Amino acid sequence: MTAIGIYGSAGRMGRAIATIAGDESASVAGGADAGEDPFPLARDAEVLVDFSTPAALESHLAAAVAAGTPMVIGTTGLSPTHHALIDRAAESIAVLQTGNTSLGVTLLNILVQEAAQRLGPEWDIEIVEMHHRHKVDAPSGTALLLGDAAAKGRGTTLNEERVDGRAGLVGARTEGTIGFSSLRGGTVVGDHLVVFAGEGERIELGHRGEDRSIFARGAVKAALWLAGKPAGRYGMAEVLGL
Ligand SMILES: NC(=O)c1ccc[n+]([C@@H]2O[C@H](COP(=O)([O-])OP(=O)(O)OC[C@H]3O[C@@H](n4cnc5c(N)ncnc54)[C@H](O)[C@@H]3O)[C@@H](O)[C@H]2O)c1
Ligand SMILES: O=C(O)C1=N[C@H](C(=O)O)CCC1
Repeated sequence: MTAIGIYGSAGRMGRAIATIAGDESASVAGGADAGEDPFPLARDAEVLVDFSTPAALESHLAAAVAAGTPMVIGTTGLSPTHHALIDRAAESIAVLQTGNTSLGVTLLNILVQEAAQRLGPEWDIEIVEMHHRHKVDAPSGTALLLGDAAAKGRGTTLNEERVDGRAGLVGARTEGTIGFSSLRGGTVVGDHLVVFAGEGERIELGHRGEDRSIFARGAVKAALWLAGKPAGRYGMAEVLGL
């Protein structure tokens, strides 16, 4: 059995991962939450999962690198600086970072890239997401992941295309951009809709998370897959063989 260490162990995802680990033939080496030293856990675990907060990522990566322990990063709301830290860590340990560990969204990502490529830049792309009232980041990590896939399909990058839609659009749409709209409320686990809007017709590709266990199961699968892998950055599609 592979022993998983959980950063953010007292949170919604940390608790869901601890509950599901046994079903996937993994054990829990322990957890660390706010105010706790991340280094002992990194030494005790064979692989780490981080579902905590962006502010904690730097210390979690430092602990993982010092112990030589691979890490799955599910925390969202990451900045370009965080991504640079992840790239640096991946020079010495195996790291898998993703905004969504579910099977459904991993497949949706592939479909969105394909649709964007086949439809071309004449079709506007808008991404709508809704999450529970406690979620602090927007757009969601999944929305950004899907935006990346759509941009890749068009042969561009999201940075060139991004419209940060939290406050909604003011004025007409900017041609060629990818728009984001975020809704927050209630107990919604995670809904995403990618709208391709053309002349006189629309295509909508979406995913609705009904239970947080879909993310927890994917995170444990990713952790088991990552344990023992050489240094580098990996993705969920590789884990799930898609
Ligand atoms: N990638 C995915 O599939 C996926 C799925 C669900 C949630 N998430 C992301 O995971 C993160 C956590 O989500 P959640 O719903 O469990 O949130 P949450 O607020 O319930 O849990 C976060 C936990 O992190 C803890 N924490 C804060 N600072 C810490 C530190 N320095 N060290 C260790 N722990 C610390 C908090 O005390 C809390 O217990 C969010 O960024 C969320 O967007 C990702
Ligand atoms: O509950 C959350 O927070 C979620 N975060 C991820 C995101 O930002 O996309 C995945 C869905 C649930």
